[in-house]
Amino acid sequence: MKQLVILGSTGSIGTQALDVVRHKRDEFNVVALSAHSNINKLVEQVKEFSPEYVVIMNENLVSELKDRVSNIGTKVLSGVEGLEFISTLHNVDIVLTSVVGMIGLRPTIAAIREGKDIALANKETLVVGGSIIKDELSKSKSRIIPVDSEHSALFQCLNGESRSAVNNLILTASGGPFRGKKKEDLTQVTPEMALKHPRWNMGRKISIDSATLMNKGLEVIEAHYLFDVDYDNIKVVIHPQSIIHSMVEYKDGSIIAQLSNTDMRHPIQYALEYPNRTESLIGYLDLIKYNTLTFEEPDIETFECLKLAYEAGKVGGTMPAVCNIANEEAVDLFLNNKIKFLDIPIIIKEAMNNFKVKYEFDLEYIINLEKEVREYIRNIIK
Ligand SMILES: NC(=O)C1=CN([C@@H]2O[C@H](COP(=O)(O)OP(=O)(O)OC[C@H]3O[C@@H](n4cnc5c(N)ncnc54)[C@H](OP(=O)(O)O)[C@@H]3O)[C@@H](O)[C@H]2O)C=CC1
Ligand SMILES: CC(=O)[C@@H](O)[C@H](O)COP(=O)(O)O
Ligand SMILES: [Mn+2]
Repeated sequence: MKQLVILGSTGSIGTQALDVVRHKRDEFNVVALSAHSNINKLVEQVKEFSPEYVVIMNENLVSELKDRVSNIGTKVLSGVEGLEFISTLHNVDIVLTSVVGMIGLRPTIAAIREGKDIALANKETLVVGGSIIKDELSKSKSRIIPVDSEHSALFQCLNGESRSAVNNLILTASGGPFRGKKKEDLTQVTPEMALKHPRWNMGRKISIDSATLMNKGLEVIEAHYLFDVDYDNIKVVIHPQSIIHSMVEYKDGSIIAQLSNTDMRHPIQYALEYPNRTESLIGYLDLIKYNTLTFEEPDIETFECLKLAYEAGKVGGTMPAVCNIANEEAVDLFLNNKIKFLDIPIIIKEAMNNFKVKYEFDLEYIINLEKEVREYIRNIIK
């Protein structure tokens, strides 16, 4: 039985992961869960899965949560220290990182230092701290098994193959809700419009990232750190059906693709069960139904965020972190109606131009950088 911790159990990935566990009770035991503020959902999960610990980030909710779970015996913690504590418990085998944003960085590093396997959904963590995480991994027995659908696909397509035989990684992108639009069509976009993803039902932040194509940009950087492939050999292709989750093109001209229904429970199950494969929760793909799979070039002039992420990745050092932090702040501002949709790449570009790149840095440096970049952006939009 694998002993499992879920960071961000009340979100889109977290709840789907618990659905996998619900159907695979003989494979997993839930040791700890965490949420930011969704106390009702968390209490429901505690009642169903009886974890030893829960973490609630919002400190104002700690005493209410304690009252509500005291009869079950679950202990309540708070803060990022709480996330680090549950990620390093001695009896834990695997930590699913499904919080949103770079808050995942510290618990992920703590878990790697204790030799835990990481099922990684939280891509921002790898984008801001890719080199730190790789360094920690080199000193640990931990493995990262990707949950992000594209990276799960790449991981599966690379299985057993020699890395030197790879020509290109090809990430597929749905194109988001504004595929085919030009900048002049996007001046009046509201958060509600941008949140309507055509294929996936996801959290708010990643849905906006998909609409700007920053999600794909973050995924390019994520792929670079996960698979050690140069940016020139990581391509993006728009595939509106979201059935092929990504592909690897080999030097001999073969392309190996991973296909499955558009349901995150597949890559979640794959990561949690790895290296085993058991019966699907999501049904088998009906190839006749999806008899037309199409591909297009991404429009990086309209969806500039993808271009900016490639630039940040190629510059390296702290630039991917600046790009990600600026994006997190800009998406927050957009969701709160403080800036327009088309301001998102402008703000990111400003931040990338303003912050000097550093090539030697540690975790503390990244944590301070977050404060500085967020403050810089709040000042420019005043
Ligand atoms: N959803 C998807 O299909 C996919 C998501 N991902 C990645 O997975 C991660 C999670 O995405 P998703 O599940 O959609 O996001 P959601 O917004 O649905 O869920 C986020 C989770 O993190 C918690 N949380 C939010 N803010 C904080 C914080 N500051 N500190 C600690 N916990 C916090 C939330 O708690 P609460 O509910 O209380 O707010 C919730 O449990 C993201 O990095 C995303 O890019 C990757 C591929 C696909
Ligand atoms: C499900 C998943 O992995 C998301 O990251 C998804 O890929 C988002 O869709 P886009 O391809 O539109 O970014
Ligand atoms: Mn993805």
